[in-house]
Amino acid sequence: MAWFFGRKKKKEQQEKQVESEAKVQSEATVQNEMTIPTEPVESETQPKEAHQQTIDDKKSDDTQSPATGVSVESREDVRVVKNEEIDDAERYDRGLERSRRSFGQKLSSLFTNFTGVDDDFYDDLEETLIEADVGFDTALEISEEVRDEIEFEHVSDPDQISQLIVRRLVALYTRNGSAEDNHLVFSKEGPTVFLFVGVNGVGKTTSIGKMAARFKARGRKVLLAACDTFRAGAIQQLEEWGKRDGVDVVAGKEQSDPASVAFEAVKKAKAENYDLLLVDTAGRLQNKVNLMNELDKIKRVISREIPDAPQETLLVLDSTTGQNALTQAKAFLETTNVTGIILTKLDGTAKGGIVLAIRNQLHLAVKYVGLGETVDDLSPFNPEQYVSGLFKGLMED
Ligand SMILES: Nc1nc2c(ncn2[C@@H]2O[C@H](COP(=O)(O)OP(=O)(O)OP(=O)(O)O)[C@@H](O)[C@H]2O)c(=O)[nH]1
Repeated sequence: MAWFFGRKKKKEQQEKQVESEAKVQSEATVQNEMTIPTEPVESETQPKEAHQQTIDDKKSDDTQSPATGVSVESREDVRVVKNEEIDDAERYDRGLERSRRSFGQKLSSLFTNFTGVDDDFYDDLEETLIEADVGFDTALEISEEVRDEIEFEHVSDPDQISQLIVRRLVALYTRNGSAEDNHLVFSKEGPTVFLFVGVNGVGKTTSIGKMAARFKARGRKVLLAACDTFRAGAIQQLEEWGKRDGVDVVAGKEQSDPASVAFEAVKKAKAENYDLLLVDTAGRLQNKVNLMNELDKIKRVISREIPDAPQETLLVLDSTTGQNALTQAKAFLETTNVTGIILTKLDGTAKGGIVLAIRNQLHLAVKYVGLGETVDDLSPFNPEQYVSGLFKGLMED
């Protein structure tokens, strides 16, 4: 019974913390966006018939043209893919070092005063998992599974228990990892459009810059659209990325209508045969109705010109904000048809468990992860490399 009340109290404390963090962030964002003029509300567009092709980012990205589906495989391409896989594994390894170190330390401190598997032990285990940001429900689920297995197998040795916990976590990550499709969707014909949404400072512009470099390196003709016309400096920031990556940017004046910038960009992408158009938008929250209308308007302008576009609406979340990122995601999902998540700044947090919480609570695929600040530090989400980055050294061979 004491065990149950301990859990309840923990959940209440956690919910309170998330609520107050969300409130602070929401207020700050809303404050920032107060001066944006309200756009006229237009009616919803009909759901469109999509003729989309799911491209395996690992295989097709390098063996097929997303625009034509024509095979462009060569020995050179295969070599590039192999090198990229190795590079991605290293990036995961490096980017998840903080989470790995922190979880390893917590796991060993769980056994410092170990006297046996009792209710206190399971309480501490749940706390360790919650601190890793796997989410409250997931922490309980893992703890229950560990309890069942310990009782069933009569395990009492701390090393064995530690391995059992890691094994359970790995199983949960890979199980959930394979449940969703991590691949980006590209159009069969004509330009593919990805729309980037998310609140201020989560890393939208940076992720666009990194993604543009990645696809340009694979021979794609990439165009960027600076539809964050609200924040001072946002247009310039994207233009700098354009210069650095050697890709074109369509930008309007500061405070100009973001939908008109989107329109110009889509027109250019069609007329000049770009493969990929990446659209940056202003940070926003769903409770600012005018801001959500603005996002709708951008989408409508895009799909009027290219009926299947945007092929992806990617919600960018900052992993360092922990559970608050989930609160933001839920707010966006209520009003926008999000197709996938880009989880940034995993290198800057010890709470790498957030991927699991996103999967278990939102049932939405994490498509890319930001693992550092350099242009190369954006990788397709790979559950195996992720797990290895999180638990390497803790897993038995
Ligand atoms: N360490 C690290 N920093 C990142 C990553 N992604 C983005 N950042 C940093 O996060 C900060 C904010 O990134 P921006 O791209 O400006 O964020 P934004 O969402 O476009 O912000 P607004 O334009 O204000 O809406 C920058 O200092 C980036 O360098 C990442 O994966 N790792």
